[in-house]
Amino acid sequence: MSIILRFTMWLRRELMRCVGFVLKLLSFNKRCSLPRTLVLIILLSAVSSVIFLYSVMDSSSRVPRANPPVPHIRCQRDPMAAERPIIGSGKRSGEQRLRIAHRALLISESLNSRGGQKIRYFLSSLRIDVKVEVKTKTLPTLANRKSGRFAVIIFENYNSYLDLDNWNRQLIDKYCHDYGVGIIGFVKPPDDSATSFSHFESYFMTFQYNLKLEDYKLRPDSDIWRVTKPGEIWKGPLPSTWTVFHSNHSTYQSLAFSKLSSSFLEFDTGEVLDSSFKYVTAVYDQGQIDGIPKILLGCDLNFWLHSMIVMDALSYLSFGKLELTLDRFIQVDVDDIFVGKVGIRMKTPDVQALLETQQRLQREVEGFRFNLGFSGGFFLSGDDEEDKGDRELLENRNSFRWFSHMFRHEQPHKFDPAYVEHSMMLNKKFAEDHDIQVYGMYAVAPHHSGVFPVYEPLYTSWKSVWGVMVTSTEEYPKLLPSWKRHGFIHKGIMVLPRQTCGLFTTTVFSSDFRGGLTGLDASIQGGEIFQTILTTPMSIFMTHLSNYGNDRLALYMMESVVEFLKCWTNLRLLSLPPLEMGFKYFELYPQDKDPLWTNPCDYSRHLSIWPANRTCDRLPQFLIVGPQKTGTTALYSFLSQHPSIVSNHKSRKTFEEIQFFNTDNYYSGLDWYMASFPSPEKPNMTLLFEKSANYFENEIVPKRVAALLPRAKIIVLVMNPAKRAYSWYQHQRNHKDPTAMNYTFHEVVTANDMSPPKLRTLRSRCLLPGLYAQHLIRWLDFFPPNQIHIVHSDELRNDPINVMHYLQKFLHVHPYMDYSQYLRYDPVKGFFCQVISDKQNKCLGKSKGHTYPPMGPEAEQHLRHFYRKHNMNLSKLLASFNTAVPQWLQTELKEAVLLKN
Ligand SMILES: Nc1ncnc2c1ncn2[C@@H]1O[C@H](COP(=O)(O)OS(=O)(=O)O)[C@@H](OP(=O)(O)O)[C@H]1O
Repeated sequence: MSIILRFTMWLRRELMRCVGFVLKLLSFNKRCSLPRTLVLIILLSAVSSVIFLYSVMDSSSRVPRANPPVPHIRCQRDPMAAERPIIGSGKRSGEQRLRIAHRALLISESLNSRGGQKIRYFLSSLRIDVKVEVKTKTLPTLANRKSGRFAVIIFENYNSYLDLDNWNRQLIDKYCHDYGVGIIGFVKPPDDSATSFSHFESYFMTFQYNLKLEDYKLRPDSDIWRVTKPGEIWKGPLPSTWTVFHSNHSTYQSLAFSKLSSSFLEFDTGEVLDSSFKYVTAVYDQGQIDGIPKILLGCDLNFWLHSMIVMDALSYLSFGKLELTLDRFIQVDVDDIFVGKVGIRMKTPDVQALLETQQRLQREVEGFRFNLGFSGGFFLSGDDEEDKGDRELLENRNSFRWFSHMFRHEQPHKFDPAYVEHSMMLNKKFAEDHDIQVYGMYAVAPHHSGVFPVYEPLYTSWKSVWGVMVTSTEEYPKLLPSWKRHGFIHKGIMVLPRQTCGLFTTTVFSSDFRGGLTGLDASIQGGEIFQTILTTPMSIFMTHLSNYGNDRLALYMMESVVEFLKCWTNLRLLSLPPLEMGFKYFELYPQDKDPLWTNPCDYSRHLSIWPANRTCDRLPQFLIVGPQKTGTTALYSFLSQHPSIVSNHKSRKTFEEIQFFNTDNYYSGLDWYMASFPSPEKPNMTLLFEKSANYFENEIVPKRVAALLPRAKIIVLVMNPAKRAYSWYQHQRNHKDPTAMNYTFHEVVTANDMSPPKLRTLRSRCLLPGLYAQHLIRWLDFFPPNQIHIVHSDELRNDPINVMHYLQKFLHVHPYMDYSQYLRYDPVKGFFCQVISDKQNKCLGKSKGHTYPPMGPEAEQHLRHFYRKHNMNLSKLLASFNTAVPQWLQTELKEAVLLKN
């Protein structure tokens, strides 16, 4: 139906265009009146017949408007349930919680097993850190000194726990005893025979496998239930095949029950139909037999109720360590309330339905209000009925919360800053003219444009026109997978993650939804939208004008899912104005505040909402990351001599260093970083680079670099760390650092916890960059070894021509440059310098390679000891970089061996 409607509208539009076009033609051809009259007659008769056709279709075959589905979910609302206290982990929480990390260990069947992946994604959506280990591999370290590394151990297949070899079994059991940690296991059949059983004598338990079941209910009185609210019965066949549990031992508390599927009975077993819930599908082993609490489930996470049971099991078995709040904040944005084609916009009854649903939702979701986004340019752009709908919205303007878009719903990234601001001002004027009280602290950009990847003028205009403090998007860090979406803060504006509810501008009627109304019901009843709210403390849903007229699917969906959540969960549904939502979000996830910039050119969706004049050609292909005092400036200047290698613009404050990834410059954003580089004339032939010598030891830098420049090559310089520390100390004295001036080098490196804070800080800054192995390992978490090149500083100082030879090979730079022609030893400077002419060299400034007294033997001895272990680790690590062990390290190693003997 909707296709016919759309086709008719298209035809009408096209005809109007043709009329305009022909009239234009005719007006130019004034001398030829006969053909003009003829064409006019033909045209008018064509138009009138099409209009006739359209009017017939309009009255007879257009989709009837008011037939929206009515929410039908009603729950038992067991009166006892309200009385029952939610216990969950509360009873068991205590000191033990402090001894375990916020992480789960998952033993999976294989590297990419489906069940394992599903559990992993589920845990990640709950933001639970998970270590995945394949069952055949050796177990990871379970405890660090006195703290447990895992709060719960999960077996994708519980049989893998039962089949563990003695050694590993003892390790796991001991860990569980020592830390009070429990096990969650999914019990899977060893084969697919319909009558197979396993009996475990020592556990007083029998598993019966491969049953087809139907209907499902939960034990009403278990202490485990927290999110889960028992009392309802899930009707109908259950997915997949099941394992059920048989035992009379008091350690087992049955958690869930089901019936044998009637079809299965008839065809497979021939058993007499038993309609009672006698099949136990989930069980809590209280640990009376082996001291380890366990929760076992007879099927994987494919059954929707298992998500809730697993959430409660995680919380219960971890003393609340892996517990998620019961509060669920929900925000529904109608984006954009006036933007929609004629024929699918809201009419007066739709507005009434919106108001009524809002009132009902307010009873279930504390503080609920629909947020209406508006682009004034589209007000009254429907047919008569729809324009009445627009007016009805304004009549009821104070019942809703209004937020702003661009006036004409244009994507900001396509316009210059002045226009972006102008468009927002027009929308503001529209709001003033129509007496709309706008909630200016929240705004949304059409098609996410400009929010991420950030278009700075959007943020600037938002702040200056509206005082925006919070927005939302689906695009950070990427659209998919949706459970990875996070928030961030940029230039004081909180960007919240938006969730997907499956309704889009095109979802006008229930038949447009994937699977029709049945599909929508499935999403509500345990499916996608239910799971989203279940696992996400804060859900912001974007819906559209077309979901509120027509079949009013948004109203149906929201009311139904709220009712379903009330039936099956103890979740507290709440809503807040967007600003408070923002504060709440970053209170829950303070670690999200920092943005993580990614490369827009690596993702087509991002590229499509990034200004056309931006180019990724202004991002570096390699970085010199330090550490300080290892010869980074010399290397920087040698590389800059190459015709195809171009460095960043110099900074007034930090000279040749940009210091983007390790300082507040990072918060200036991607535009700022790209503006630090020249636009290369021949991007394909040019390698851009930057050197910032503090990148190496900074914890956050490798992650940030990998996010933005995943293919960048990384250059690290190493030298004897004791000498590096001494050079750094002398550098500080040269710059008249008061602490360095007040203390000897020996005093600095031997400072301890009792020393004055400034001295301790200087000591850390002096010594920590020299822990090379520790820092390199962090870089290796984000970059493969073949992307990292180690330069030995001594070689750079003594034989830079060779170093430059290997570096050119590593960087694949063209043309090859014979540096023997461009570098020459300067006897006055005592270093290699750039050749300017036959007689003239250009050396680095006074601060590089200046003279100072040699290091005292006491400090040298102290540092040798301090760095010994780290140097040994470095020697092992260097093997992965295919580089020789330098002379100084060989000497250190020999001494270490001598001391050992
Ligand atoms: N060709 C050439 N010219 C000058 N200096 C050279 C050269 N090659 C290596 N070096 C050594 O580089 C040391 C300074 O290192 P950095 O440039 O990394 O220092 S900084 O972190 O940027 O301040 C500097 O350390 P100090 O001698 O302690 O000043 C030099 O030893």
